Amino acid sequence: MTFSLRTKLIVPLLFIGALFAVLGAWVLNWVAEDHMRWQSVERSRLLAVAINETVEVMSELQEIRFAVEDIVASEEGISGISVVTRDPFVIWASSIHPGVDDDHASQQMLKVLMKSIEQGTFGHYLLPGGDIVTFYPLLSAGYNSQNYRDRFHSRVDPQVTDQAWGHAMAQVKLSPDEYRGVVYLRLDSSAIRAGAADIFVRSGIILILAVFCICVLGYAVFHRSVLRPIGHISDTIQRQKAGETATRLALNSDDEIGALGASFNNMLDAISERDQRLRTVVDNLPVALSLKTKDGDYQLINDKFSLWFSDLLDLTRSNPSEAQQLRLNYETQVRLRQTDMTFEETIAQVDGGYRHFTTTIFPLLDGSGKFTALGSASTDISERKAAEQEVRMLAYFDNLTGLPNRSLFGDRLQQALKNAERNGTCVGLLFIDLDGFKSVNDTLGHQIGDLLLEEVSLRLGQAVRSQDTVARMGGDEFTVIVVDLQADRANDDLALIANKIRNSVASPMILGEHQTFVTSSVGISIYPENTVKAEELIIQADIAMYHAKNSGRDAFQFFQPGMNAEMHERRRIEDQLRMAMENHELSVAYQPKVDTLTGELIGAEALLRWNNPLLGEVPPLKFIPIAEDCGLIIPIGEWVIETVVDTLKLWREQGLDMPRIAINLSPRQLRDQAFSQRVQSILNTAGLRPDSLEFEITEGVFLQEVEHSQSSLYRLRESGVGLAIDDFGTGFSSLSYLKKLPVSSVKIDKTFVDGLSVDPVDEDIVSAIVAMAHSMHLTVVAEGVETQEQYDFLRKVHCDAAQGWLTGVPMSQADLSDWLRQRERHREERAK
Ligand SMILES: Nc1nc2c(ncn2[C@@H]2O[C@H](COP(=O)(O)O[C@H]3[C@@H](O)[C@H](n4cnc5c(=O)[nH]c(N)nc54)O[C@@H]3COP(=O)(O)O)[C@@H](O)[C@H]2O)c(=O)[nH]1
Repeated sequence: MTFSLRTKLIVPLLFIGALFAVLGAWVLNWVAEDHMRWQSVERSRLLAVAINETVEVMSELQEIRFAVEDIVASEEGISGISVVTRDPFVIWASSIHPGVDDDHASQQMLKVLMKSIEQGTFGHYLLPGGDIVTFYPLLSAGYNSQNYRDRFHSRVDPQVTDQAWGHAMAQVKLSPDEYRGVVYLRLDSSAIRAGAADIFVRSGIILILAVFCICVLGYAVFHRSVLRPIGHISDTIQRQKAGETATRLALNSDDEIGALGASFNNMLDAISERDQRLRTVVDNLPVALSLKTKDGDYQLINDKFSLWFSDLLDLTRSNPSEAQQLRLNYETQVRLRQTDMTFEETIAQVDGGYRHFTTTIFPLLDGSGKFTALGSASTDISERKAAEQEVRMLAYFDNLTGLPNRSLFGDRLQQALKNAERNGTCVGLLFIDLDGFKSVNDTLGHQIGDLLLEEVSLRLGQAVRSQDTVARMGGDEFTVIVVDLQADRANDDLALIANKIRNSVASPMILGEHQTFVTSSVGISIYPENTVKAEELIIQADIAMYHAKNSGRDAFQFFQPGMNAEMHERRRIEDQLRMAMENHELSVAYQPKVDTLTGELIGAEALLRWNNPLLGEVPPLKFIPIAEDCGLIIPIGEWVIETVVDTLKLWREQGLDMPRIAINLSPRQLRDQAFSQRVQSILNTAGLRPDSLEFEITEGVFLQEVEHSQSSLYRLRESGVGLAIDDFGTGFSSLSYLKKLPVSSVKIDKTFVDGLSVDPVDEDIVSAIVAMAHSMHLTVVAEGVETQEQYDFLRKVHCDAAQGWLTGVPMSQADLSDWLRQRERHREERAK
């Protein structure tokens, strides 16, 4: 049981007060009785003196009696008076004194009285009942009662003490001549007690009042100087606990309590300063901290917590937010387990963004291990998360387009195949390669090329469903994994998707200031129809894509088993071609072009030849597209130009007449911005005029590349080099278009020449081409002329020149040299 300080003070005070009161009463009673006794003794003496003096003046006892009786009365409490004289011996007893015979004490008293008269011993005696008896001498005449009174009053050793009768309070011994009788006075104890009681009551009240006042005063002083300051201290502590840290004690006294208050305030200042420092440290920590009471109310949060976790602090919602719910779950677990837990959380920020945190929630226990509060510490890991995301993006996503890269594509494909196996569905893999992308990249620059790739990736994403995966494999190659296909309609669905992709890619694009377009070639393989292995599925889609490309581009192809062999063949050619130049396997053949009217040589066409030890003679139509695809056409094309120029130079040096040689150009060479410069440099080095060379570009390539290659074509033309449109009539070029091109001649395609003297339509076409070209001041050459009829027709319609097996097959440099010499000889002979 605990008692307050107030109770602890009041109870002892009451006890001490009561003790004081009891002791005081006892002492008071004793003092009052003693006082009353002696006062009675004094009165008895005074009465005796008065009797003495009365006796001295008057001899009539009766008168004395009356006088004494009058004096005795009741007020003074004298219950009995007797006067006994020796000579004459008279005994007088007062009327109110009880008869001596009845009272044993009185008998005793009488003995003492007689003894007192005989021995001259007088005094005051306290009887056992409390009465006081006085034997006062009735003095002899002439004795000064004043003198006697002084002696009587002085105390002597009691001569008479009788336990049974009484106790002598004071005695005096007189010589026989000094007294002549005795005055006997008896004081009633009740009167003494009444007097004492009166004193006791009156003094007792004063005493109690005094004790009470002392207690009250003591309490008031104690309350003011101890209890009230302690109350202030307690109150201040409570307010401090409630967070009113600025509260201080208002104790102004100079005593120990004042000193205690000052020390307490100093301690609070020190705590406050320490708290402030701690708070500054806590607020500047890069960690969000919080403390929750066991009731779940926030007790403390630092600056970072209020900045980052406003979402958690928002209690206005009817339902807790996801982040709040997550916290509550962990807090509940920490309460139950009484151990700390660490987890990651994402918190919405005021600016609309999100931050990621690693948070540890820990229980706070008191000394006895009882749970008292919940603490939390959160570290901002947003940057780490972003870096991880960045790393993930770099590892799994294409930097430019944001599409899954080859690595993630591999994972997704594996996953798609597993799901398909489980669900009994099919997966389609589309391998997409852009046609003409390299042209955009080379001519408009890489920035535009990048924009194009981004645009294509967007279009691909829009062309497929969200569950399908679009990935970039690198360069201008993309893949699409199409999932959840049903076996019976997989082919139809994939054909639809491939067409959608093709059309989407082919629509014109505005890239920066340029409008351009590319097409796409799409190869398709199907799981499990073609294979169940992911790697094989990719290779098959890739092979199918090459087929689509070779079949004329802007098309899609399903993989077919036979394609594998073609693919391997293609790879073999590419591998061998890479070493062809080094191994001197390449050569140039020259096919003459003759004037149809005069039969004179007007030039020749350079035709590339490749003789490989493994593959044998490889036709240009087989290896040139591969060289174009893998980029080998650039060094090979340059080698052809150098070889042709060297040959021309040699023939000139040998005095052989070769007016001009035409070289076939691939679109890739055209897109090279430095191409025309390199050509001029080669010609300059060889000391040949620019019009010694002519470049043949097919009509299709002309149309496809004219946008990108225009500047290159113009530069070539301006330098004086001739430009011819090869395979003219197959590319649907319009006349107005032709007018704009910087060409010097057109070559009628062999298909029209084949029809001469067979198909009147072809004849009409050839006639029209010749007329039209001439109207534009272009020279017209017919290629593939094999018969005299064809030749004759061409001459009839004024086609300028003919090229074909009729006039001359493609020949090696040496053979053509001989051929030239032979012709020279013939001419000389004719001239003779
Ligand atoms: N970019 C480059 N392309 C080149 C180069 N060398 C050749 N080529 C291209 O290869 C295509 C095939 O050439 P080729 O197999 O040499 O065939 C040429 C002639 O041999 C052939 N020809 C010529 N006369 C006749 C004939 O009367 N009948 C007949 N059946 N064929 C004949 O025609 C080809 C020449 O065609 P063209 O170029 O259109 O004049 C070829 O198309 C070249 O483009 C090269 O170095 N670079």
